[in-house]
Amino acid sequence: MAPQGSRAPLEFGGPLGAAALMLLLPATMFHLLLVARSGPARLLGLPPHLPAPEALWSPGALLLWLTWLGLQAAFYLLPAHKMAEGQELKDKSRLRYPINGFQALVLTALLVGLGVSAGLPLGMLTEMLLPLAWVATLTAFIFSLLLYLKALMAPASALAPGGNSGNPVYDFFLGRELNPRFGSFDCKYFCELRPGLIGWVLINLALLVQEAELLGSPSLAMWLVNGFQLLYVGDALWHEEAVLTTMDITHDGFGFMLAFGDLAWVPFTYSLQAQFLLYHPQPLELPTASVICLVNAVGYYIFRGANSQKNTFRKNPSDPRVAGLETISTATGKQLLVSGWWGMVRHPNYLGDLIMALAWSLPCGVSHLLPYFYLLYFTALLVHREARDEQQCLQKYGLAWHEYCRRVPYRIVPYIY
Ligand SMILES: NC(=O)C1=CN([C@@H]2O[C@H](COP(=O)(O)OP(=O)(O)OC[C@H]3O[C@@H](n4cnc5c(N)ncnc54)[C@H](OP(=O)(O)O)[C@@H]3O)[C@@H](O)[C@H]2O)C=CC1
Ligand SMILES: CC(C)CCC[C@@H](C)[C@H]1CC=C2C3=C(CC[C@@]21C)[C@@]1(C)CC[C@H](O)C[C@@H]1CC3
Repeated sequence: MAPQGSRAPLEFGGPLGAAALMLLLPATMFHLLLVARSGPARLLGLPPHLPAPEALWSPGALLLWLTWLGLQAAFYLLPAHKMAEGQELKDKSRLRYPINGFQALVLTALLVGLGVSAGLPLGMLTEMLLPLAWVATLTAFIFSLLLYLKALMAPASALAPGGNSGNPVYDFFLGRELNPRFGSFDCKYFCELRPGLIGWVLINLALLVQEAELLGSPSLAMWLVNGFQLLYVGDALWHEEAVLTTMDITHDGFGFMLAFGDLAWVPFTYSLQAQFLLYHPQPLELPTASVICLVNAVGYYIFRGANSQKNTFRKNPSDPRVAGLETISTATGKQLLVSGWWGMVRHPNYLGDLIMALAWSLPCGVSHLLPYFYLLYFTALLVHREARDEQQCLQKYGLAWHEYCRRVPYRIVPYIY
């Protein structure tokens, strides 16, 4: 049996905060799905009507959702061109992960392409978003419960540092086991990148197809939103190995927060701009579109440049692309970059990500606040995430981290924050 009541400081407002988030997050997701299709499309304020139970529950949606999860699981199990090793665990072992996420994206695209050419009405998916979001939420609850129970039998070395306070609500939310696996199937790694992220671009595509059916052709705004977000998801899957060093994989347990976030929140909330555009078409002139493309390109350049620089450095500090950069030594033997992107601010990748988030909302015009929800939520998420990472780095690197903060005083936005 795993020990209860470890002394890791409670995050997310403790058990009360966790309970509130478990209600608030699904409620926000349904609110957004409902207001996006309403006339006024008001972010703040009640949706015009609450859905009838039959609008939420559909056996067809359940079947589609389970087929989707099964399909992505099958793609995950296909032979991978590369197996990567994760970070060292408490028991000094390292887990192995298949690097075939991009392959899963391509195979999904081929399958969907075949389906559409055979007459599959992809646009109909947009009519099923509510019941799909409902089954995704139920799945996240049931899955988190099973994971919680599974963790009762896990050895202490398999538990996450955070989600083992002894309070069942808090631990259910944060997740008790760090890397729950069935055989070689890693539940958290699978969920983090596949069903949700690929589902997000598929929903976007369905919204584009539906718009084309309604208006004769997709709008320029819809093309931009689809293109930008496809680039983002394609990039994440192309650089899949990098996710193995994120705090979600190395630090957080797999509980409701990540299960709901990965399976429901990402596909149904991150597609909000495309949902908004389907019901509220926005005119977009070519010059404005070009400026928005430039904003996205600048964001992507910073995001990719910063992430690649750190990943290259962490893999091989003598790599000629990073060997000339200034560093600080730490007591762990690892070094911290203090020039290049990581000398500009302490989280240049977040800055790039936020600039892209702005570019995803701009095609929706400025008449509504709703499509800017992602930018607002994401700012809050990254500010909170930055503070959590800061705490973890302080624990890992102590004085060297203080020195880094002295040399690079701004966190995300130069001279501002
Ligand atoms: N769209 C979305 O919803 C989300 C997107 N993201 C994106 O995912 C990506 C990964 O984010 P995340 O995992 O939060 O964080 P990072 O990729 O920024 O990783 C933080 C880690 O990088 C290392 N590090 C920090 N500073 C330095 C330095 N100066 N030199 C070398 N290494 C350093 C430390 O780990 P160590 O020293 O142990 O290597 C630190 O813990 C980001 O691009 C982020 O924008 C993240 C969350 C949500
Ligand atoms: C629902 C809650 C508010 C919190 C949910 C958080 C999750 C949605 C995010 C936690 C970390 C994530 C990462 C990504 C997507 C969102 C979640 C799962 C990426 C895969 C996005 C693409 C990037 O290139 C890598 C990211 C890693 C972290």
